[in-house]
Amino acid sequence: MTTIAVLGAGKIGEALLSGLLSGGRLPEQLMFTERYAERAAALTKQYGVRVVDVPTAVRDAEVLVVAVKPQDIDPVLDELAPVISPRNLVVSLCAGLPTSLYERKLPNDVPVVRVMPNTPMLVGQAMSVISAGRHASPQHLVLVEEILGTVGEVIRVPESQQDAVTALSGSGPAYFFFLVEAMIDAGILLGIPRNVAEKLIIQSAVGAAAMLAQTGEHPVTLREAVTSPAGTTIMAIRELERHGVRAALLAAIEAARDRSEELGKAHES
Ligand SMILES: NC(=O)C1=CN([C@@H]2O[C@H](COP(=O)(O)OP(=O)(O)OC[C@H]3O[C@@H](n4cnc5c(N)ncnc54)[C@H](OP(=O)(O)O)[C@@H]3O)[C@@H](O)[C@H]2O)C=CC1
Ligand SMILES: O=C(O)[C@@H]1CCC=N1
Repeated sequence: MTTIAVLGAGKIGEALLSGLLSGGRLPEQLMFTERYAERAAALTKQYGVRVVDVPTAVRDAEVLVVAVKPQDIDPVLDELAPVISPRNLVVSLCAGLPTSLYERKLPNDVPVVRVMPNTPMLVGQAMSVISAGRHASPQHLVLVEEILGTVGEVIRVPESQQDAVTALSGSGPAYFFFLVEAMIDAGILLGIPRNVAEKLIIQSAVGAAAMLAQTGEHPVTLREAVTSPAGTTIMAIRELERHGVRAALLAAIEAARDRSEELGKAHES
């Protein structure tokens, strides 16, 4: 089985390690790099996966998953450039960073696949969206689909759509968490104990997500089925529309897309 090194084991890097282990990969097939010895030791203790330096990752792993913040990419590219070979496949999870950045900074036509995952990877429910760079073959895409398929759903898009994808599904879980948080607050406002409000709202979110995933019905149809004539739901919907929640979501997701583009532009030269 393919050996995978995660370069930068923060939130998404750890989610990937954890998800791959839960999906059946062995600790010996995984490794990670990490700046702080204390965090490295904690991760090794928790997952049984070894911490390595970049040359070891390049030597021992076919797939190098870059999971540092976009702002931290330059030192990683500097470390990779002298040691990387075309037998390595670079899989970038970094928001905004185009495959052309890696192709420009790394030698030997190294293949690169750009991926936008999301944190539900931690529970095997990621949405990962992949795009091939210039030197990535169909086999490389299949390999990335196989790896990420063990931690959720995977689809391919042209790389030109990745900034929009980042705003939709990359950041998407945060919008749902924000909504849940606000709805729990509404429960508090109405005098419901916090633990009860949390139970009501989280199970409603889980149930609504399951209906969306399992029924194949359009969200509008599902919402209409909850919205009785002159009932309670339509009163709430009127307030949501009056406060511009739909327009706020459109503007929010557009702003996230713009930020992803900006992160890429910062590395153009
Ligand atoms: N969080 C998310 O929901 C998603 C994130 N992403 C992308 O994933 C990437 C990581 O995000 P996230 O996990 O949230 O960020 P984190 O800051 O949690 O993780 C990045 C990790 O990389 C480490 N790191 C930085 N530089 C190096 C280096 N030179 N060598 C080894 N390790 C290094 C950081 O260490 P230190 O803490 O010491 O700086 C940190 O542990 C980003 O590019 C982001 O765009 C993509 C989709 C979703
Ligand atoms: O907020 C961010 O920049 C990262 C990318 C997508 C989700 N989190």
